[in-house]
Amino acid sequence: MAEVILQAKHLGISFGGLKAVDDFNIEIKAGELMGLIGPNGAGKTTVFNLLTGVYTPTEGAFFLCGEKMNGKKTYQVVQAGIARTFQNIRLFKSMTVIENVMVAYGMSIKYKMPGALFRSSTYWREEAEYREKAMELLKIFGLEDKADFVADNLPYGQQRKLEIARALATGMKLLLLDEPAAGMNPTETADLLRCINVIREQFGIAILLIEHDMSLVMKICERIVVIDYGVTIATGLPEEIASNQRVITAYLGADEEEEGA
Ligand SMILES: Nc1ncnc2c1ncn2[C@@H]1O[C@H](COP(=O)(O)OP(=O)(O)OP(=O)(O)O)[C@@H](O)[C@H]1O
Repeated sequence: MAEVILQAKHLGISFGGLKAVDDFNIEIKAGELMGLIGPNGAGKTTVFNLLTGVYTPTEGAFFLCGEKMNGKKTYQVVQAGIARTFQNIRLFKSMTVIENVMVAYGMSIKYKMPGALFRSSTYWREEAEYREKAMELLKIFGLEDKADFVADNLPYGQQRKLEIARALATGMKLLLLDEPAAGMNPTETADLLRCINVIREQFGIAILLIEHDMSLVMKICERIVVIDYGVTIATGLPEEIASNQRVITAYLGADEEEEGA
């Protein structure tokens, strides 16, 4: 049976009087892709912020491969194996495509300062190793011919893919994708879908995906968790979620409010 990568038990956080996330429970296994959906302001990003050490839970706990992660700083969470992409792309824009990925390898293998300063043989060996590994990743994402382009000059869809490639290079076990298809055209979305499937097959990592594109969520997620006002209102297979009355009402309610606004 596949290893449980992420487990959250009764996870919650309050800001003043507001419970942004309440009693959140989840279990994701290696190679599994779980969707996290809900109307605007439901608490999805807050869940990601809890899982990445941006916020400390005020209730409950979460575990990565059995290790308790509460209270760890973001860099410790990354070192433990949780990586994340953001709604707005955050790349090292003035660096080249391959450098963006190599930096992430450097985080997992660690540059040693004296070697970097004096350009020792170890430094050059590690440098070549990162470059080779980075190139392999870029190939998976169809970005190998863009390796020496400045990241900021890539089209939007490719910047998104590069962000995911960089996250993979941190050697993570759990990948948190925050609206990866936002702003993409249908061709870019289809390409992203292909990449996500390759990642799961080749790397066997667990993925938690926030996405507003319902057709994408329904197509690729094995299971889906739905939250509304910080509370989990449904968990299940895509077809169960699509026909769940509470979920339909939560989304329709949100639409009506937006129309009336
Ligand atoms: N640091 C904070 N301080 C106070 N309130 C916060 C904080 N972070 C989030 N919230 C509140 O928590 C609730 C959930 O917000 P969150 O951004 O997680 O929703 P979301 O589901 O990601 O929304 P969207 O789909 O619009 O991105 C909102 O009411 C938000 O105002």
